[in-house]
Amino acid sequence: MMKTVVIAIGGNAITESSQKGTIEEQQSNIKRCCENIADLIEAGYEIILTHGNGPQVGSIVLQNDLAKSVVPENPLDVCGAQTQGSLGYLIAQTLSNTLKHRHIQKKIATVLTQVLVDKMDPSFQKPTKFIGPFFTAEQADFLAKTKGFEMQKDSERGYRRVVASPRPLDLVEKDAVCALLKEGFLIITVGGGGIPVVQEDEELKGVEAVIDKDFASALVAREVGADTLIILTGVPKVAIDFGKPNMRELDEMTLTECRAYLAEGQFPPGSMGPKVEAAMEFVAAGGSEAIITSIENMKSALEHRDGTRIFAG
Ligand SMILES: Nc1ncnc2c1ncn2[C@@H]1O[C@H](COP(=O)(O)OP(=O)(O)O)[C@@H](O)[C@H]1O
Ligand SMILES: NC(=O)OP(=O)(O)O
Repeated sequence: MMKTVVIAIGGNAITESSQKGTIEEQQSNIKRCCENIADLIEAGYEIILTHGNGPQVGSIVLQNDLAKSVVPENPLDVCGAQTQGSLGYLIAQTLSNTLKHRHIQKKIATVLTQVLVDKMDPSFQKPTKFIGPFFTAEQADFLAKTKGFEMQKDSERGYRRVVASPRPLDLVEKDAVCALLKEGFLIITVGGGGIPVVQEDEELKGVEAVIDKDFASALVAREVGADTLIILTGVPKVAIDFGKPNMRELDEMTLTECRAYLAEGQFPPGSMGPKVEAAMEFVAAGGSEAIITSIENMKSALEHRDGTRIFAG
């Protein structure tokens, strides 16, 4: 029986923290990802793709800010929609070229996806989602004072701007997603976690936020009844005491172990925290397993030879 796998590509896997984020760099990282996805398609897996946008949406916001004396700034939901377009385009084109070279027949479509959130979500008062480039402590202090940006330390990698990140509740384009899957398309959906919208007086309305794509991907995986959720990021495995001399990488975690490590503060909010929580949500809802790993390791991780596997227990 063919297994359905939702693969979530991290924004920091598309633009690595050491890179500037040029289109060439993004294309090259996406290309590596697509070669690995092609391996999985050849091995018989049914794939659904999702992606993050933290670095990319942050760059668009900065571009807007720098040009605002000449052209009007766009709100964050529109900037997020722009990243669904640009990254969806790059992924769809690169994957299509990769599959063609390998003589694999597959129809590909990017679905612009709005995701419903609650306007009372507590994250509107307490931003946690990292966007844009990494800054030094001095630069972060300067940006906070001059621009009013809220800046926080992102693991050991530097300081970044944080914005609200409400929990995804529902996929507005769910019917389109299901119809395309039924027609045999490989779809790219909930890019950047989806465009955040709230329901107001029977109408949808965009809000200033960036949804965590790991939670949105877990929602997609549940909605389509996927077997496995793979979350691709910048590290091959989840670690305990990350970045410390006594760091220990984990091959697997049960839900009970995940809960204990989360309570110890091993997985920071805004980076590894939402990945582990999204993995837990998917498994707790009946998914057979979730895997957190890097692009290169996705096939070996599916064969339980790499990555960190999260399963019920
Ligand atoms: N306990 C941990 N184990 C592994 N990586 C961690 C841990 N805590 C923080 N990190 C950092 O979190 C990063 C993943 O978060 P992030 O880069 O924000 O995700 P994304 O790839 O979705 O953009 C890892 O690459 C690593 O640098
Ligand atoms: N939207 C989002 O979760 O982006 P990252 O994958 O870059 O964190």
